Amino acid sequence: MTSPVVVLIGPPGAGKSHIGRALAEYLGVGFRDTDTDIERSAGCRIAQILEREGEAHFRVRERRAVHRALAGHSGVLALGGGAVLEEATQRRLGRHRVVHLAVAPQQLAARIGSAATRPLLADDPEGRLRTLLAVRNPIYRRLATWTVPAGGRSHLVVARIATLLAELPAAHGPAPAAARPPGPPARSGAAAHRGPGDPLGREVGGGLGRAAELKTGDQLRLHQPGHQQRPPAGHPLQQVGPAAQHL
Ligand SMILES: Nc1ncnc2c1ncn2[C@@H]1O[C@H](COP(=O)(O)OP(=O)(O)O)[C@@H](O)[C@H]1O
Ligand SMILES: O=C(O)C1=C[C@@H](OP(=O)(O)O)[C@@H](O)[C@H](O)C1
Ligand SMILES: [Mg+2]
Repeated sequence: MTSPVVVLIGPPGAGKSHIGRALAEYLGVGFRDTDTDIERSAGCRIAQILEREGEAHFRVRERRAVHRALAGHSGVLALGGGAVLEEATQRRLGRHRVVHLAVAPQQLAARIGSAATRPLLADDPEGRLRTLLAVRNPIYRRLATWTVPAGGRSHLVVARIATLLAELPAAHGPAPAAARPPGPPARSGAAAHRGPGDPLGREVGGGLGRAAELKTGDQLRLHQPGHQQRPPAGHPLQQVGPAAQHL
């Protein structure tokens, strides 16, 4: 049994696939995208599965692909934007380091363009994204170890995530060597940023959805909000720095 270095979640167009691939390269680990796994096993594109079988059947395929990848991939794992809707997946994500990539709806829509490959957003991508975000943002935030603003340049988003990974040891073994930046530890501003610069205009990265505490060995115990909302005193994740403005 293995475990991903990090799992990327967030809405369509947030950059889970794009940033995930770049992050994996930066860290020197493998990259896996559950949408690609689904397409391989179905022998056709996601858009075709959605059109032929409907969303409910697609979610069943997706759940299987996600659970397989969570248990069998040791690098960076990107999920499809709707994978977090499944309760069984939500439970499993509680055992992993999860990064929620947060991007404002207008920017998501601009990245997605005509949405030809995303039938769930057809006709009115920005309107559909807003509806979808209203339902999913609370879920993304609740499941996230960190919410990272991802509207900025790719290499800055990658560097931010790598810094966060270096600060919090993984549930199964240490962070990859490349995730430990040289020199003094960077501050975790982007992950703990709250304020007018935030692309959703509200609680993007306003603290941890879950705080982490090291238990026996390298087992990582994650607390749900309500039990402990902040990292231990002095932990670097408590620090708020200016870096968020650059993402
Ligand atoms: N930080 C970024 N800067 C510029 N373009 C980006 C960035 N992140 C993603 N993109 C682009 O946005 C589009 C959607 O990205 P993608 O990785 O497919 O999103 P997701 O997998 O979250 O749906 C792609 O064309 C990708 O190249
Ligand atoms: O948000 C969603 O419901 C979906 C997102 C897509 O993946 P990306 O988020 O990688 O675009 C893909 O899984 C499918 O079109 C459904
Ligand atoms: Mg993707």
